[in-house]
Amino acid sequence: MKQIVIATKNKGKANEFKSFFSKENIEALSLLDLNFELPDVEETGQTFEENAALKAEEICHLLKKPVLSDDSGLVIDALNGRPGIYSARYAGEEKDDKANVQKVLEEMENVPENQRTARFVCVLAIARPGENTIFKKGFCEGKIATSATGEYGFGYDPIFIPDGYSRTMAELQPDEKNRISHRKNAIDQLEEWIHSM
Ligand SMILES: O=c1nc[nH]c2c1ncn2[C@H]1C[C@H](O)[C@@H](COP(=O)(O)OP(=O)(O)OP(=O)(O)O)O1
Ligand SMILES: [Mg+2]
Repeated sequence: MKQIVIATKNKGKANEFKSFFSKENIEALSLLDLNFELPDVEETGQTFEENAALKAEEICHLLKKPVLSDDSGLVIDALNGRPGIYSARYAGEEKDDKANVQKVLEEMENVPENQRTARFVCVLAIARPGENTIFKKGFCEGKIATSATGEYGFGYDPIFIPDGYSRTMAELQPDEKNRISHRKNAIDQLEEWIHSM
């Protein structure tokens, strides 16, 4: 079976990539699956694209083969786009999903229903030895709930209600999330590259 390395240490993301790529008969291996001591890539960029490139290019350089990365986050209009590229470390360096969700709920406490609009953003980067990095970007529009509900998914899923739904992303079955998510929308744009693998 063909394989692709995903430069992520996020188990939630890794599982979604495994599901997407298995439909193409490709095995997605995350950094959690590889028996190398790979470094934590510092996300020092100012955009999703810069951070995605940093992750894919550093791991590609070490492994000398094509590497896909995902830099993603939640962009909330009432918070001027925060947490944005800082989504993973919004409540501190420990990357605590529950603390991040709590911080957003508190900041959104007095924001009325019609001003709770937000979107998930996903930028995928594919780095290949000796070639230019490819980027694809996907979005999922929705609004921020007033409390956290649901057990599926990861990250901010318990407080994100996708447009057209009355439940949070964490209340949707994984297959349903994977039909409508920002990550799915970005992956769909990779079709041509996937078929050229
Ligand atoms: O589908 C999603 N559902 C809920 N939350 C999500 C989603 N997609 C991204 N997010 C949140 C999680 C994290 O707070 C941040 C990503 O940060 P980001 O740096 O891209 O990922 P990460 O540090 O967890 O793993 P890694 O860099 O190893 O891929 O946005
Ligand atoms: Mg990260």
